Amino acid sequence: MNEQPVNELTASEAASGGTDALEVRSADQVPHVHSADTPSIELRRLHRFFGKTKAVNDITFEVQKGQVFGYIGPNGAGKTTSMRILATLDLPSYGDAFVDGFSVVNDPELVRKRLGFMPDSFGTYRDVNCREYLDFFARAYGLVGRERNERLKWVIGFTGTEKMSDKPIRGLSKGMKQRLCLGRALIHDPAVLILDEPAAGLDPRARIELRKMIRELADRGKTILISSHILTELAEMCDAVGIIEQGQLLATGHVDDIQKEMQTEAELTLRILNRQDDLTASLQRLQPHVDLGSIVVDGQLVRFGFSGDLSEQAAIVSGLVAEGFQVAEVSARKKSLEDVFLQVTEGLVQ
Ligand SMILES: Nc1ncnc2c1ncn2[C@@H]1O[C@H](COP(=O)(O)OP(=O)(O)OP(=O)(O)O)[C@@H](O)[C@H]1O
Repeated sequence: MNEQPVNELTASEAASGGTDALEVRSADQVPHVHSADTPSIELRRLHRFFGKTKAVNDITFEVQKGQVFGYIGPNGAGKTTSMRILATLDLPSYGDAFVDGFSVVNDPELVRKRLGFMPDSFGTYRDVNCREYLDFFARAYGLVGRERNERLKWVIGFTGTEKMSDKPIRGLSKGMKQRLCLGRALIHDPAVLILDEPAAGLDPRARIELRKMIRELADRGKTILISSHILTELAEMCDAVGIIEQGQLLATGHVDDIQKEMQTEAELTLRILNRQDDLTASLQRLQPHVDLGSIVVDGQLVRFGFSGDLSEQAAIVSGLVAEGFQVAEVSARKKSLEDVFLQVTEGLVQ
């Protein structure tokens, strides 16, 4: 696959924050090869600038068929902007994005056929009922006759909105609205789903149900890009995640791998019943796995960063006991996913 970007951004534009005029230049269009291993979603050197704001600043990643990819970042990170470009609702300032190998810049119609988008806000369709709402979108996608009816039936069944079918949208709970919105994204049976913060504002039960639906869709072969600003919310259901902040991808890969990579250090806490004043000096003798700068003695408790394995942990305890310390408790705390997220991102808002 040719790695050349489709659109060119001059060095001076890049330095000045680019253009805001959606000036898309598809000069040397790259012929895209469709093969079995064409990624279902690909962002390639994607940029989107709004004046000086670099909402999306050179993002590249791929999502393979059938994968659930979590797109995670704090508010204002650039998630919605990149998803809107994938959904062909906006254009890149530079770079391109592909769905099943089709460019959002050059083949938006082909992209739309293959993609269902669930935006982060519902829109205003207050006076129609759920069935009418889904039927409207089915027609918009060109579904007719029996095919449309069957599709409607499947979507209503899958999203569990049967009982709501005749209710006006204005009377729906947030959870039911989200189901309906997912139904709308699914109505034309797209291969790829883009879900922008679908769990925001849902209660715990609705979140679990949404998670189940998403996993089931992936098991049926759909490729799903789902955003959130909460890593733990997505970690369980995603095959891979990308962490984005200030328009840039800071880490990408399997959740476990990212966690392992960041897990250079855990925190060890010991309860020592005697000689607390001598502890720091003794721990310094027992290094190298103790982070000396992190030692905090608080009454009977001593805490420190520790990067060794279990046998090295045991060696510290037996070393302290051999020096006459009464070690009453030992506990090790690994970094949680939230700690990892906070470590990767700096909480920068633009
Ligand atoms: N149409 C626009 N005009 C100007 N600035 C915009 C526009 N759309 C987005 N931005 C800016 O681009 C940056 C990224 O916004 P975006 O909505 O993509 O972030 P996000 O990660 O989806 O955040 P959130 O979690 O809050 O939805 C923000 O600084 C935002 O203010």
